[in-house]
Amino acid sequence: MTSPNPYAIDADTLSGMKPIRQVVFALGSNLGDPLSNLQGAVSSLRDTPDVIVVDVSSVYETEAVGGPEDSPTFLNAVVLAETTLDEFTLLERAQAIEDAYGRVRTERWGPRTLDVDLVVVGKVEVDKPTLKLPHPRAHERAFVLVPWAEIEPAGEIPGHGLVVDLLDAVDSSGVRRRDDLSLED
Ligand SMILES: Nc1ncnc2c1ncn2[C@@H]1O[C@H](COP(=O)(O)OP(=O)(O)OP(=O)(O)O)[C@@H](O)[C@H]1O
Ligand SMILES: Nc1nc2c(c(=O)[nH]1)N=C(CO)CN2
Repeated sequence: MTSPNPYAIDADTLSGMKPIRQVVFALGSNLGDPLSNLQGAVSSLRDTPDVIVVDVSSVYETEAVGGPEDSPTFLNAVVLAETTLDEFTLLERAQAIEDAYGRVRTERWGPRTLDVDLVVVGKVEVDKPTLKLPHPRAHERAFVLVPWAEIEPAGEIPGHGLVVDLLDAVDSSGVRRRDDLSLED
């Protein structure tokens, strides 16, 4: 008689296992102390159970896209993570982090202390008022594509293509890397 395999996973355990997916977060801030807001966002993401931060881009100073004429310049960055959390739980977490940094939801594209957007969650597609995935405007935003391409040149937005190819089609002249600033501890 063969002895039972000590490493065997029973069917119930297997069916309860959640897939690990890559998530790309886009961070932005142009009010208060933008660098400290972005640093706080990264450390809050690192502190999130079931989220493993894999890479963090440099900090970029970027001209405001849309919004009021006199909108201050932004600091932007991108964070790559792996997670077993589903996309709605990730959105709740992103919004809780925004709220913790004093985000007040006012005018669309207006100045904000902290914006934490979900750009892609694996290959998941969602089209709900509260959540759209992939993020419907990320593919045309140099302030997302430039930092993302820095840390993941092979990155892809399902339905749109490779980040490096999308970058060719956007004007990135308003996006400057700030090597004097860092989001790492
Ligand atoms: N992929 C996504 N990531 C974050 N929020 C999303 C996403 N898809 C839809 N939303 C919804 O969009 C709402 C408005 O988000 P937010 O205030 O960050 O928009 P915005 O930053 O002004 O503009 P934009 O959506 O163009 O970045 C949120 O309350 C959220 O429910
Ligand atoms: N440069 C820049 N412009 C923006 C940004 C941003 O993060 N950076 N976010 C917006 C709404 O999410 C609108 N415009």
